[in-house]
Amino acid sequence: MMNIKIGTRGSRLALWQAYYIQDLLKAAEVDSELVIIETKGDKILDRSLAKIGSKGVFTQELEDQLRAGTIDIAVHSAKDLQSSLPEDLSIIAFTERERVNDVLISQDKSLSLTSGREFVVGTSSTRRVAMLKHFCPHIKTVDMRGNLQTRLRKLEEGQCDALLLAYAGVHRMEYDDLIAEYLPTEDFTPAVGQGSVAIEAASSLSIDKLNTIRQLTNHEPTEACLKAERAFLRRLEGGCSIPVFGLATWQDGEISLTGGVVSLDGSELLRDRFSGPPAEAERLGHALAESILAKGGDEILRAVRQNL
Ligand SMILES: NCc1[nH]cc(CCC(=O)O)c1CC(=O)O
Repeated sequence: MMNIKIGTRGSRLALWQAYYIQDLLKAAEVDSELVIIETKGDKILDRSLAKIGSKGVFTQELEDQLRAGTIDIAVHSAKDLQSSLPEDLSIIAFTERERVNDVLISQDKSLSLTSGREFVVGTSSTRRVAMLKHFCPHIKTVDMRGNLQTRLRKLEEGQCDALLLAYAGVHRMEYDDLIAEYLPTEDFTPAVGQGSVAIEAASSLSIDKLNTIRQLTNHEPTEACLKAERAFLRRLEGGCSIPVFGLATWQDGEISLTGGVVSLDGSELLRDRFSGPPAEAERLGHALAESILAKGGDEILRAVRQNL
């Protein structure tokens, strides 16, 4: 009888994701157990993610255990997974994506980013700060790290008037009643991978386990979309801490990929869109990256890297 050891971080959102995978396996009577692993990103809470060094802050310890074979798979928010993985590791499944939007969270439901009213938004994401500067220059931002519960407590304490968060996490933690506004993806395009759960495994995982897990958890349209987005991010050599956005959607068997980069001060935002068949997902990602770099994205990213 197969028993899958599922490695996960211990935050409430991480556990939700791990139980979600466990439930998908359980539906086909595949047994599993959770192994909770603490990462650098969970331990260091007093510095911005950009400063800790974004590469693998939420993933390194899980990857160590994959290699050691103490866990079979590691479950991550696809968004938090660096765009290029080491040779001996790969993503074996992406779950069906949740609604991808960012949302404005506040006790004051009348708040809106488009109303022109001034207020303070807490966020620790360079993408969200830069986008707010670009689209909503009247909004002030304060750095707000920590897991969702910590951020919500800071909101309640009045350290900010609102938070900007991924709908997926808010919904999974059942904070829907705090949503003041859904941001349109046309402007506030989410981070690459937002809303999907990714399963990572080492190349040493048995074919038997790999096939079973993939069959029960992978969602092919989401997988094709995330391949396009991640190829885009990989070509820009980015993780989740650069102000890059990207979203692929699947329509009538075609993938449409939009994405770009925004300068840290919000003064420049570059965007482009490419469409094509899912078999060419990675090529679309590369084409988008080349286009953005050629339009001046290379300069923006150079400045970002010097500033982080
Ligand atoms: N960077 C942290 C993180 N990683 C995944 C989610 C939300 C869930 C998801 O997008 O999968 C969040 C919180 C947020 O950005 O609001």
